[in-house]
Amino acid sequence: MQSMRWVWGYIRNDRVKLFVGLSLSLVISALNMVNPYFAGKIVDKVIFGHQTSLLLPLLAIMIGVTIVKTVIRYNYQLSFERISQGVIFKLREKLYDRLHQLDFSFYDRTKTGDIMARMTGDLEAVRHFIAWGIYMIFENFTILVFALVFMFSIHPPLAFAMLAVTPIIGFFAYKLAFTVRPTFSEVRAQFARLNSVVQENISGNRVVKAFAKEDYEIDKFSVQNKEFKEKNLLSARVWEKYLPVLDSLAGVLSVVMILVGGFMVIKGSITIGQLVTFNSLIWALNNPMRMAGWLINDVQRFIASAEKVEDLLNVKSKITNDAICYNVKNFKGVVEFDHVSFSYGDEPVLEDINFKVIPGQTVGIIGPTGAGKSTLVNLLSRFYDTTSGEVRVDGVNVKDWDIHHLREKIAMVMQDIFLYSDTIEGNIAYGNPEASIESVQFAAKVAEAHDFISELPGGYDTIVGERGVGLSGGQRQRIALARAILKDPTILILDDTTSAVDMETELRIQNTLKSILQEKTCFIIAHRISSVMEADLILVMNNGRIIERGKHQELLEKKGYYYHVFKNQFGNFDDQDQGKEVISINGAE
Ligand SMILES: Nc1ncnc2c1ncn2[C@@H]1O[C@H](COP(=O)(O)OP(=O)(O)OP(=O)(O)O)[C@@H](O)[C@H]1O
Repeated sequence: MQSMRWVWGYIRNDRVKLFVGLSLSLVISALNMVNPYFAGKIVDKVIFGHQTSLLLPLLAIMIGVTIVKTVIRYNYQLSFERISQGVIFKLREKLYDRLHQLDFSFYDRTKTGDIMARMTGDLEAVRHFIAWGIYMIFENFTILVFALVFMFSIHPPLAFAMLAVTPIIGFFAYKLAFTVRPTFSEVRAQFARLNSVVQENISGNRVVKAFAKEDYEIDKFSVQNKEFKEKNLLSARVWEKYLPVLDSLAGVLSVVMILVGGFMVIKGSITIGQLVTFNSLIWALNNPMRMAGWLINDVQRFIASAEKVEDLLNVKSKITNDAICYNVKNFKGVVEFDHVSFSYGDEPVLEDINFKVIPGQTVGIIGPTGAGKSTLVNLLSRFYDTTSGEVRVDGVNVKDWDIHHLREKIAMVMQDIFLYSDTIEGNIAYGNPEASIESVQFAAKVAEAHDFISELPGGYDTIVGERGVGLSGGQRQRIALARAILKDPTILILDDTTSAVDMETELRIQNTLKSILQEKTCFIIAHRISSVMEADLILVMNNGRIIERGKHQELLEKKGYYYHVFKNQFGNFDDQDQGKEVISINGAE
């Protein structure tokens, strides 16, 4: 019932169309009684009454009714199809909108395959119910009612005899509905799992090939595919257990009609024509009963799918936009972490992080893998909220900033570079679609991407494959960097952005970046000392804590973690100037 109420919320605007559609369906149900009536009349009046002149007019009426029925049916089917397409259009848009509002933690715990199953299979089940289920239920019900009323008006005892069988059919249809419903949910859940395997395999096909794991993946898919088949068969078995019973009971109607009706004709209480009318109306009792099973099937499928779609629409983002601060005009980019701690669920990842950085300064963050570097900058863009403490931008807690305004002012080049299957120009201009080609090229030049882009056969119009296929890792990183630069952010975050770029190019990028970073706040996360050594503040992180902080020289003097990393990367130099020399030599070579 809840699903019906929910879907009604979407159909409500089309209630006039729905009303017209159902009215036309009612007309069809009524017209379905006309031909059996005239068939009876032909038997009584034309065949037995010898009024042959009536034959042609009666046949003409019957043909006319059939044509009118076809035209009406075409129109209301189209009307329901239109309503369903309108509803699905709205639902698809809402779902897509919702998917964009949901935060990182939702995507952390939800499989893409499951989302895709809701966006495709589940929406289709809802559409099918609106386009077909609603009017079929209504039509079958009204045909049944009309037929019973008609039968009772002709001969109540015979009608009553036939009606006696229908509650038994109703009982089995009801049993079927409740037994089959859980199996539909299982089929649906398995479909989502199958989708996930396919989606992961397509996205990760290069890894599969690199590890020659095709057979393993095929086997993995087969397991899920087999499970899907089993779940469908289980559902079908439930179905097949009840369907013959429903069919047989429907067949009993004919037997009752022949037995009781024949007896009454012999007794003379009804005419053969009336028996023919009854016989022609058997389908009107039979059909709704037989259809009941299919319709229950569809309703169950609809309920299972509607619940899934509704659940997705109702998922609440943990990151809510309770903005009290919209003033982005004077957004300066002062960033402050004040006793910040953070956990992913129960897993503490950051503990008591404190630092402050002002515009024009660059913060370098270095530390072993898993230290919490990316997590730290994720809190700045409010991809996650702190567990305790405050992240402030321009003195305002990020939770009080309007998320969109805040993120508009921040550009982040993430570790996992994502490029769209679009032109290189389109990818660079993603955050600033109005940008001129000159600005795009300027950003590409700063990111040291212009030269290789110009050498591509299509230049800036070259279409890159999905996720940037066709480009090297370093090329992808530089396009992503250009995309961030073109956004002209107040805060620029580079998360391992030049890890795949050679040191010579990295040095050139750093030098050019300096000129555009003068008024900006910049975060550079890196594993290479060369990427962060020029920073105004270097944070060394380990196990979610800042274990060392300071400038390059200060950190070397501490002879702690940073010093050891430096020694490992540049040799056994105690003099940091020698270290710089090595970098510039590497850079110049
Ligand atoms: N979405 C997530 N859900 C749960 N745990 C996570 C998530 N992202 C990261 N972690 C965990 O948080 C810790 C810190 O991860 P983070 O990505 O911040 O480290 P990092 O220092 O950036 O590492 P790297 O240098 O490898 O990029 C790790 O233990 C990681 O497993």
